[in-house]
Amino acid sequence: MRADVVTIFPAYLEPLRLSLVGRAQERGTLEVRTHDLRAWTSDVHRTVDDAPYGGGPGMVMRPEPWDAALSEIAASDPARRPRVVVPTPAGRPFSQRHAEELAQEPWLVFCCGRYEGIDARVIETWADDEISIGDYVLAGGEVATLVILEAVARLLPGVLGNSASAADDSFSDGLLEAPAYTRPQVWRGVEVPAVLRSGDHAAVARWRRAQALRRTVARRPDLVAQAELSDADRAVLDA
Ligand SMILES: COc1cc(COC(=O)c2cn[nH]c2)cc(-c2cccnc2)c1
Repeated sequence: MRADVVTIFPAYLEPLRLSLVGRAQERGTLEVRTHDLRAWTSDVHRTVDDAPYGGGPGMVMRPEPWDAALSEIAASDPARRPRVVVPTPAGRPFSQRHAEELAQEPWLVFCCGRYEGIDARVIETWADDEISIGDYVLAGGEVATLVILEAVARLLPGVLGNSASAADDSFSDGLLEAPAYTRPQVWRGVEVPAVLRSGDHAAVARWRRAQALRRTVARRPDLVAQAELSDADRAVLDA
C-alpha cells in the first residue's frame, strides 16, 4: 500500500516511522510519503489560508494549493486513482470495518485540514471519504491520519507478528475485548480467574465470550444491538 499525506506540518507524521507502521514501511508493505502543502503555494508568504466568506471565526484553507498538490500526487501514478481521505469532525464515524475497507486499497491520499477546514469545493472535487475519528475538534487532521493509518497498517499482511492476529481483534466480532491477564498468578491479592489457567480451551473461549458480552452490554449497548448473538450468548445475557 502507498499512502500519501498532505499537510502543513509534515513533522507531525514522523511517528509513522516508529514501531508497527515503521516496520511495515521497512518491509515495503506500506510506503508513506509526506508532502508539505506549502510547496504548492506561489506567493512569497506561501499562504494556504484566507478569511471565510460569510464571516465567522478563524480561516479556511484556500482551494488552489490543495488542487495543485492533489493533481500532482494523482498524476505521479497515472495508471491508478488514489482513494482520497479527508479526516474531519463532519465525516463518517471511523470503525474497524472502515479500517478493513481501507486496508484493501492499494493507494490512499490523506488531506490534513488545519484552521476551520478546507474550501468545500476541494472536498467536492477530490474527497472519496470524509472520516471522523470522534466527536471532538482537533487543531488539524494529522493526528486523525495517524490514527487511521495505524488501524489500517496493522491489518496489512505480515504487519502483525504471528503471535497476534487482527482476526482476533475485539471489534472483529463486534464486541468489546474481554479482560486480559498475564503473570503473576496473584497480584495485590487478586488471582487470575481459574478458568484461564485450566487449559480447557473451550471453557476459556466461553468465559471470554461471556465477559465480552457483559462488558459490551454495560459500556456499549449500541454495539450489542449490531452484534450477531447465538442462543448461548442470549443465555449469558439473560442470566
Ligand atoms: C478538513 O476539515 C477539518 C478538519 C479538522 C481536523 O480533524 C478533526 O478535528 C477531527 C477528525 N475526526 N474527528 C475530529 C478540523 C476541522 C475544524 C472544524 C471546525 C472547527 N475547527 C476545525 C475541519
